[in-house]
Amino acid sequence: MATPLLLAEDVAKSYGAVRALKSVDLRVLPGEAHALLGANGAGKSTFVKIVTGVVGLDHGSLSMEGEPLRLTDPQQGLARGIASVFQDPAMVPDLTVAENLILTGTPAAGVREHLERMGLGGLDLRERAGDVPLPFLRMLDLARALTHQPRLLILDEITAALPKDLADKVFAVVADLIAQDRSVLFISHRLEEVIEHCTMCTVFRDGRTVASFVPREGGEQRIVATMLGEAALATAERISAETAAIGDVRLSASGLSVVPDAAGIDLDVRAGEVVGVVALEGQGQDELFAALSGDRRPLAGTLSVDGSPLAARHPADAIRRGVVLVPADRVKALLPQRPIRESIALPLRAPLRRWGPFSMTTENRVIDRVIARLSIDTRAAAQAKRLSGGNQQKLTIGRWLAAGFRTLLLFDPTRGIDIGTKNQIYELVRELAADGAAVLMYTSELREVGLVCDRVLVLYQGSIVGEFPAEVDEETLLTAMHGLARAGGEVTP
Ligand SMILES: Nc1ncnc2c1ncn2[C@@H]1O[C@H](COP(=O)(O)OP(=O)(O)OP(=O)(O)O)[C@@H](O)[C@H]1O
Repeated sequence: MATPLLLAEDVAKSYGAVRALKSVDLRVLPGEAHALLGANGAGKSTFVKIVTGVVGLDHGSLSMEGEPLRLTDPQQGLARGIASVFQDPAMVPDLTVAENLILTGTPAAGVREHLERMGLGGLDLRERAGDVPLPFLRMLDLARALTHQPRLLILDEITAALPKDLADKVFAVVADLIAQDRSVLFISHRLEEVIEHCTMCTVFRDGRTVASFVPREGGEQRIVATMLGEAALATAERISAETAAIGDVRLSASGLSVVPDAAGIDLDVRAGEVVGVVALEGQGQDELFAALSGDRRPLAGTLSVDGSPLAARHPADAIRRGVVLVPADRVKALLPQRPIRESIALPLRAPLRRWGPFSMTTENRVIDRVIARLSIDTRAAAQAKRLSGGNQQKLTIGRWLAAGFRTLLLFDPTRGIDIGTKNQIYELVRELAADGAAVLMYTSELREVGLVCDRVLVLYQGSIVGEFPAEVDEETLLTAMHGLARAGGEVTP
């Protein structure tokens, strides 16, 4: 058998009282796209941090091409040929991308070259990192990692929140590396991607390795059963909660222009319905949700909530009218240094009107309910930033469940969330709609349209170019997302 590129044996790691890894083994061969799978909190990111030298291990051993691997900082990892792209790219938001690259000692020319190879030569490195949408930051981070010519490239949920066009570019990079006998350790909660692009997978459950197998053999069912063990859930099916009676228009936009030179957007979201929004990256989805949630003034057009105009200057103006946003950037939404209960309690304490069926009296009871409802892993509850990525994402949803709302704007709500919890979130969204909420949900995962939405709008260059029923097939959606079927939408009233 070939010498493994990376071999981990009986690796354990605790953070204080939290046993993040109890005993994991992993064998990555040269020229392999190897998926690392597991439910939220299973220990995947912790393992990656150990392999890249960000944190040390307590027990066990690592080796690379037969030589012991004992890293005490990420620079040593890079020197050994291990580069990584993490879930949340660490860039200083007030500096330009180029300045950020200088901070990490990365030559901008190399980054530019890799961006061009990926067809992203148009990205401007002089932009403030804080103004670059998260998907492009991830692609920049990938280009940065590639400048190190890694033998092992670790991609920790890079595709979470990446629309199809950018995800495809990532897979082209993976294929290219494999062809050069380099290896990729790929973490993703999108199992179709794993089945399509990875030749091997290893599953962690509760800090232990439970199995390694070829993902195509047994498919999604086998992966889910291995990941979740006894608690195995059937793979996602359309949530069958009774469809709510569609009620009055809750949120309405008329002639709304959010990017320059685009035709105005007209849309209505009614009580009881879940309206999906899909788009390739950079088609105005960030701006649309920012405008609807009061975080940014539209360039033109008007908004109304429950029939009366809303001219929000600040998200608080929208929140007061019952319109709340679960944003793409969870760090913005949470209090990273504070206990997780405070993140949930924050909107409860704000002097806002309470809405809907979730307004309860005692804060603690509400918080406990939210934690249970979303199965938030509270082992590291002392600081929200210590939660695993998926559990942080659940927290961003949980805070609004506690406070209540009438219109819910969800921006890629299941990013980084494991398949078991994804199903719970789909159910929750349907239940909220059945209780009379109006929901507008942008998703980068097209199959979610069929799983949770009643209808879907396609955004292209800042305009809505199509509207389809939820049963639409992915090919039709993709065609519209590329702006190729301007009048092709079957419009449902
Ligand atoms: N700095 C830290 N301090 C305390 N606990 C931590 C810290 N970092 C991670 N943990 C805990 O270790 C456990 C494993 O987390 P890890 O991030 O490795 O999971 P994961 O498999 O990557 O999950 P996800 O799919 O949600 O990203 C979790 O319970 C997490 O809260």
